[in-house]
Amino acid sequence: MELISPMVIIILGCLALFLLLQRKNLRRPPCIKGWIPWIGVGLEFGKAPLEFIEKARIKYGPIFTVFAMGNRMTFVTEEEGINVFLKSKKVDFEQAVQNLVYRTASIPKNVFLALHEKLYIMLKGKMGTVNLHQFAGQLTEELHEQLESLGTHGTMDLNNLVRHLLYPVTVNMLFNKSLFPTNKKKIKEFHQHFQAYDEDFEYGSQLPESLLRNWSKSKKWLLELLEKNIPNIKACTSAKDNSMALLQATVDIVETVASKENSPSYGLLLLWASLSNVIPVAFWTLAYVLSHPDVYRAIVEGISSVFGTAGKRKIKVSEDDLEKLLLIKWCVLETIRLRAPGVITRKVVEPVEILNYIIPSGDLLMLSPFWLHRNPKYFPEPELFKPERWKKANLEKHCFLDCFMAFGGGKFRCPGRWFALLEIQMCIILMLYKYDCSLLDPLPKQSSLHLVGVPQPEGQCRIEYKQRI
Ligand code: HEM
Repeated sequence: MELISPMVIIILGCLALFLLLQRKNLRRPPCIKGWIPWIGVGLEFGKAPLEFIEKARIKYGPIFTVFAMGNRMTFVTEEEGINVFLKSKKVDFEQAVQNLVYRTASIPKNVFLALHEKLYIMLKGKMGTVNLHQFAGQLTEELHEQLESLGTHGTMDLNNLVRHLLYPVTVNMLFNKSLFPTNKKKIKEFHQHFQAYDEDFEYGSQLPESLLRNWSKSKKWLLELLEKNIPNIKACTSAKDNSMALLQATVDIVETVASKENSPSYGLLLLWASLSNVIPVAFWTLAYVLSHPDVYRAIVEGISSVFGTAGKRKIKVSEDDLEKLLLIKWCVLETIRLRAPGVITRKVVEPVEILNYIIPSGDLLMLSPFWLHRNPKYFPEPELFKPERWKKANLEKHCFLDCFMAFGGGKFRCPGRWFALLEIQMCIILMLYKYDCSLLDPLPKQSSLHLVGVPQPEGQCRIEYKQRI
């Protein structure tokens, strides 16, 4: 018998290996990778990421990978992928966000991993539904104080008006009264620096600080503000000064497990988490309500039936009152559905199978609440603002509608969601109780530049307000 030459064996071996790799690749989801090494389709993706994702879903189906800036991002859009995203032990939240946390708040990865779960449990407890009643009184007072400064009438950009109300209210509620500046010049600086930090947060999470000088300056300004105030925050133990003392509890944990130097960084992260979504959601809710006259009328009638018609009294809003004003809660939730974060993310830590594809470890698994909320299978007539669709949700049991993912999901779902809903409802009630409002501009489009968090409006939208008498 003739022996097979070593050359043939090598060729056959290579062929087998090639077929095996091909087979493996075939089992991976379709990958949109462009032709530029490392950058991949980063430039096209970065221009309008939300649109890119939807076009890719239509072209490639329910699961696909986008290669951009050295990252493989695999998007899931249907049930099977969503279940894996939310429940599988092969995907991980902490691994997915540790780089972002390092770049945006200078928290070293080892510190983040050592502290994350402890801090999450504390935040979830303090802002959970059981403790919510503790916020109501102070929230009403803080909001009245800020509304006072709006005077009897005026015209303003709605986004600025919401910032003017909710920056100090949120900081005073969750941090400490001493943190938010009180003189005009410093308040202006806070607005400028927080806005700059928030606006480029997503770039800051990916690019070196040396390329983002203004962003880096604002980050430093905010860190210094926190650093200066942490001794005051630590000294404040009185429940009257700040019943929840969220930052104080955070600092306690950080200093016990890691070190003092990390406290301002955690303060910055908490500041960003507590303001970056609440402000645009309050903006969009007011804008949606005011541009739907029937809804606006029904809300004002509801408020009058609970608190009377005049707008001058400093009303107190209890949890019972909120139950009577369910339409406002539906409007907030419907707004969040329509203006949900572009993506949430997990890291694949072990190869995982979805829809007969294998997603390799190292991939970022991405889910887009924004697009999920536009799937007519889950939300009929998805583009319409229909607060009444929330009638079906069991809100008494604190359940949202199926596939509502604006607060994330699984083990590390947003711990501030109940506080956020309460704050925004109260803000709408007090604003519409006190003032007759109208929009002077049409409802703006949303900016399509960012994927992280609730989208901002594109361009201005002015509101005119007059005290009700
Ligand atoms: C309407 C307003 C808000 C929206 C839409 C929102 C949305 C989200 C989302 C999507 C996540 C990621 C969850 C995941 O990946 O599964 C998150 C995380 C988080 N949110 Fe919110 N959020 C809001 C308000 C707040 C507020 C008021 C706070 C107060 C401090 C807060 C604190 C946090 C924190 C600390 C995390 C990180 C949790 C972790 O590290 O495990 N959020 N939020």
